[in-house]
Amino acid sequence: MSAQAHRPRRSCLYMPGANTRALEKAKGLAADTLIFDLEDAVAPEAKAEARDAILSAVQGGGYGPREIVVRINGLDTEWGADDLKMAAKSGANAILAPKVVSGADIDRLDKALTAAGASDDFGLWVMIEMPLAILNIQEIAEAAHRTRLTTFVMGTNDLAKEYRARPTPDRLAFQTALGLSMAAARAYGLIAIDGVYNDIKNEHGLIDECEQGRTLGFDGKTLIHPSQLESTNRIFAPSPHEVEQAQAVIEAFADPENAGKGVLKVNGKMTELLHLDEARRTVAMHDAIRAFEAA
Ligand SMILES: CC(C)(COP(=O)(O)OP(=O)(O)OC[C@H]1O[C@@H](n2cnc3c(N)ncnc32)[C@H](O)[C@@H]1OP(=O)(O)O)[C@@H](O)C(=O)NCCC(=O)NCCSC(=O)C[C@H](O)C(=O)O
Ligand SMILES: [Mg+2]
Repeated sequence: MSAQAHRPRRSCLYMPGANTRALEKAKGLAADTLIFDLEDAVAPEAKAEARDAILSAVQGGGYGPREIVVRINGLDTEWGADDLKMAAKSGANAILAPKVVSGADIDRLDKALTAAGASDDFGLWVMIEMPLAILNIQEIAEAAHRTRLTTFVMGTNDLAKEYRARPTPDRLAFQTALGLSMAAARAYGLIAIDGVYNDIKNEHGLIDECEQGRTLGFDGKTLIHPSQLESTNRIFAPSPHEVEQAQAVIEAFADPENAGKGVLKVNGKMTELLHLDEARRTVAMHDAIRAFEAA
């Protein structure tokens, strides 16, 4: 598995591109990924100014090891093409494209990035937030095999609007969308990031939603406020108990006494070679987080 696959993306913090104070503040925030937004958090009359502010912030640097992603406006809007061209050459790591609904959308974005001179390792992240995207989720994910697509980001606010759903703490309305998106992401080797939690002051609600996202398999969560970073980073990292258990599994399979065995008992639990793969992934992510935090 590549180093990119083990890069932590526990916390992906959005900020409006028009908010230069937030862009500056982000240099000291404990976010794994920063998403500089040009779409919904920026008013139409501020789009051009926000695009310039993002370019200047990214080129100015100072964000350390944090991954930088620019959320562009859709290519069907008057701003999308200019956003994409700016981001492709800005020094950011990826764009995040909103409201995709088909594999053809992914091909179009990929082609536009290549035409704009994006480097080979420049990534394409997409928002899964339209009902049609849920119905077409396999063909969207499959496009990863021929394009730069690396990451799904759930857009639960847009999904709620499109479904006319009622947001509830258990996110009942989104279970199908979350589950299908996760299956498609994993089937095609994609990273999957959960949607935002809007109630900034409700820490318990955030914690419950992070736990739910982690249980479903998400690699991390998108956030809207710095106060959401600490809980999210903790919940999406392997816990000390998980790391200890993973190390015990790795040691057990490395023990010469167990050579050639496909199944063992470790700390009272039936443990197979598939658990060894999982244990290695847990330890690799733990190490990657430590390295990221030390950088
Ligand atoms: C929601 C906010 C507008 C609240 O802002 P504010 O009232 O300024 O909050 P605070 O006074 O509590 O802020 C305290 C300090 O923290 C800084 N701050 C706040 N938010 C951020 C942030 N996101 N990134 C960086 N820094 C931030 C403030 O500047 C204060 O700093 P200081 O003055 O030095 O003390 C605001 O939080 C906000 O704009 N959040 C992000 C909104 C956003 O980007 N929305 C778009 C993405 S969500 C989405 O679109 C979902 C998806 O598409 C879907 O469909 O689901
Ligand atoms: Mg949205």
